[in-house]
Amino acid sequence: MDLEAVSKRSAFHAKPQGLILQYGTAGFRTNAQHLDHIMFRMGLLAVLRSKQTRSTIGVMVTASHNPEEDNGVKLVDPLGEMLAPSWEEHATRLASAEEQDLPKVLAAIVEREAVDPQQTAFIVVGRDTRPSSEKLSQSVIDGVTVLGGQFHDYGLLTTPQLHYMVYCRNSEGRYGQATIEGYCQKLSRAFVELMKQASCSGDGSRWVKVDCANGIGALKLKEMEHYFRQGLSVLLFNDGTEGRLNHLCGADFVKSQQKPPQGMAMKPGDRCCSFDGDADRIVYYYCDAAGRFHLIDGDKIATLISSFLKELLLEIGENLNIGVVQTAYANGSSTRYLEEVMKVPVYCTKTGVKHLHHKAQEFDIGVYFEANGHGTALFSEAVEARIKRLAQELEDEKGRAARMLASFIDLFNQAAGDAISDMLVIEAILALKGLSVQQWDAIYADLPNRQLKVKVADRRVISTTDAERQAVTPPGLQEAINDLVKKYKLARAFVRPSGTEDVVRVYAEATSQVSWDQSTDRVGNQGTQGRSKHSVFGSHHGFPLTSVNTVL
Ligand SMILES: CC(=O)N[C@H]1[C@@H](OP(=O)(O)O)O[C@H](CO)[C@@H](O)[C@@H]1O
Ligand SMILES: [Mg+2]
Repeated sequence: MDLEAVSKRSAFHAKPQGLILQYGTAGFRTNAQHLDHIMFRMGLLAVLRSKQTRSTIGVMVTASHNPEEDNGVKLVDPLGEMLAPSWEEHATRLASAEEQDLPKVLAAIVEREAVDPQQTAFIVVGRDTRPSSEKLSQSVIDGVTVLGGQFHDYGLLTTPQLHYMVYCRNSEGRYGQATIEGYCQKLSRAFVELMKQASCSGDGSRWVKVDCANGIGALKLKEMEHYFRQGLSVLLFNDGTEGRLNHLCGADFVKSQQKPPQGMAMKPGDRCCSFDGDADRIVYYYCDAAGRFHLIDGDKIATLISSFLKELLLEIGENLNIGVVQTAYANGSSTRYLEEVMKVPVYCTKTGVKHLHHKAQEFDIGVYFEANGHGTALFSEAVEARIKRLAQELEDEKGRAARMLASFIDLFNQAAGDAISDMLVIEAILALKGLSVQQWDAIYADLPNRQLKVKVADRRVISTTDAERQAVTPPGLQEAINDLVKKYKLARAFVRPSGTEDVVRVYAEATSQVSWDQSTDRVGNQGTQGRSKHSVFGSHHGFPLTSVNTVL
C-alpha cells in the first residue's frame, strides 16, 4: 500500500478544509459540489473493505429521491447488504480527515481491521442518471486504483441492481449471473413462468402505468421490458426525456404528499405505481370514479406479499416460520391486520433498511417493508433449497404451489428492496389471485396519518428507545406525547431525529382526520407551546403552529 501515492493523488480530490460529513442511514448525501473528495476516499475505503472480507465490494453513486443537484455514495457489503456499522464509522472518519491526516487515518483502519495489504481487492461501481454522477464515479475509481484495487464499472444501474451484482459475484454465480442480462433473465423468466399460471393472463392485456421519477428506473425498465412483455406491458411516465429528476414525481413525492405525480395521465381505476430516483422504492395508487386518490404504500405491499406467501405455504403443506418486519411508520391498521387476521408475527425495528433487512434474516421467510415502499422478502438458504426440491418432487396442486413459490424466490431481489422486482412480484400476485387494485386496497383501511418535519437547532437532543417509538430525552417529552395521544381513539404518535436530514420527524395517526389533526399539531408543537421544561425544541427556537403544519 503506497500511502505516499495516495496523498499525491488525493490532492486532485482535495477536501475543503473544515467540511465534515457523516456516513448516515443511506451513506453520504449532500450537494454534489461537496462530494468529490468523499468519492475518492470511498474508493479507498472500498478497497480496504474488499481486502478485509476477501470479497467484491460495491460502490453506488446516487442520492436516491433527493433533488437533482444532490448526490451521494454508499458501499455495498459482500452479500449485497448495507455496509457494516463499524465500517460506517471508518467511512465518517476517513471522510472527515484533513488532507495531511489521510495516510494516518487509512493506516489506522488497516491496523484496526487487520487488513492484509497483500490481499487483492475487487470493486464494482454503479451510478444513477444525475448529471454529476459520471464524474463522481470516476473519482471513486481513482481512489480504487491508487490503492491497487481492480474494478468493474457497470455505469448506469439502479441501486438494487448493483446490490444484486455484488451478491452474485460473491456467491460464485449461485445467486445469478452478475450482468444486466443475467438480472433481466433471472427475474423475467420467473415472472413469465408465474404469469402462465394466472387464468386471465397470457393475452398480453395486462398493463401498469409507471412513474419513473425521471430517473434510472426508466432506462432500466426500457432495457428489460422485452424480456417480460409476454406477461406485462409497462406504460412509462416521467421517463427523463423532459422533467427533472424527482421533481414533483417519484415514490417519495407520492408517499409524502399523498397525491399523484405530475406528468402521469391517470384514469379512474388505472393501476399506477411510482419508483424513486434510484428505483429501490415503489408505491402503488389509483383514482376512484369520484376522482379521489388512493395510495397503496409499503405496508399494503408487505401485507399482500406475506398473505400470499402464507397461502402458498399452506397449499404446499409446509409449516415454515414467516415474519413481517416494519418500522414505527407502519400504519397501525396494517400491523393489526397482519397480526389479528393473517396471524403473521410482526416485528418493529429502527428506521433504515439495514435494520429491517437484518431482522428479516432471522426467519425462514422474512418480509420487510418500510411504509415508504422500500422492501423485499428474504428466504433462508435451507428454505430455498427445500422449496426448489419440492417443486420438482410434488405433483398436482401441491406441486403447482411449490413451483410458484420457487419462481417467487427467484423473482425477489434478496439483496435489497427493488422497485422493478417488487413491481413484478405485485403484478404476478394480483394476476394469480385475480385481484383488482381496488380489491387490494380494500384489504384494510389505513388510519389517517401524517408526518411533519420540524427544523430545530440540535436534533440530537432527542433520543429514543423501543424501535424509536418512545422518546427517552429530553425528559418529559414522552409523557407529554402520552397525555395527548390517550385522548384519541387508536391514536399513536412519536418523534425522532432524522438520520438523513437535519430535521426532527413527527408522526401521528388516529381513527379520524379530526383526531389526527389535533394530535399531530399538538405533538409537533410540543416545544413551542408545551411546558417549557419539557420543551423539545426550546422556546427560543419558537416556531408558530402553522409552520409545523406547512413544513410537509
Ligand atoms: C420516515 C422515512 O421515510 N424515513 C426515511 C429516511 O430516513 P430518516 O432517518 O427518517 O431521514 O431515509 C431513509 C434512507 O432513504 C429511509 O430508509 C427512511 O425510511
Ligand atoms: Mg432510493
